[in-house]
Amino acid sequence: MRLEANRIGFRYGNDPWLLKDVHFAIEPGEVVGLTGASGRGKTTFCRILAGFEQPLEGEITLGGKRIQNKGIHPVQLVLQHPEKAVNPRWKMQKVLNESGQPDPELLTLLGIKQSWLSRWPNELSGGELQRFCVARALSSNPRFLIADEMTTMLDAITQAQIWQAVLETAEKRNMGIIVVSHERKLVQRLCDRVVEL
Ligand SMILES: Nc1ncnc2c1ncn2[C@@H]1O[C@H](COP(=O)(O)OP(=O)(O)OP(=O)(O)O)[C@@H](O)[C@H]1O
Repeated sequence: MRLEANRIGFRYGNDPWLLKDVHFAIEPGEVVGLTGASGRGKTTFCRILAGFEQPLEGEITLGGKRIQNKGIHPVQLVLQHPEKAVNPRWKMQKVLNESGQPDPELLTLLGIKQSWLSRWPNELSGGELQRFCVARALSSNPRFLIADEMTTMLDAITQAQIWQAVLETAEKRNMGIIVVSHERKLVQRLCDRVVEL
């Protein structure tokens, strides 16, 4: 089912329009890069696609139907800073279970060690924590995953491992991926096509 943004308009409060008449579409299984200068509104647009923000104009549709904002969203967003995305008062096992029972194969693919499950978020490195955020996002079996600077803060090895796991999972499930990154080489390597916002 195609994910589509039709004539999206958005602004914060009385600020000038940040997004106006934005059209975007992605098919299942596609990997699409989303670029644009800093402050252009990429993260805001991703938040709209994932249902965290309502557009002031236009609509987001999945398979031609407006996405219902209840239950687990079919578009999952993973951001740059995993420490902001987990509840610091929950141990990792609980963080993981937030979106359903994770597949043990997926945890292995992401290099998540069993011993990490009984730790608190502040007892893990940024890279370890980000693996959990990716696992949590993928555990809900989304149709589309948005990676907004998902591996920007991580070392090359962790970055490669996470991307390999995500791409392998996407291929198996025919899941689409939107890649937001300032790293031109990464975008070129991963994406079927690139869209400028
Ligand atoms: N909650 C908010 N309230 C008001 N303004 C905001 C809010 N969030 C973002 N903005 C503003 O909206 C604009 C777009 O921000 P956004 O993070 O969407 O851009 P971006 O393209 O992702 O930028 P970058 O590449 O630097 O991450 C910026 O000028 C930002 O200051």
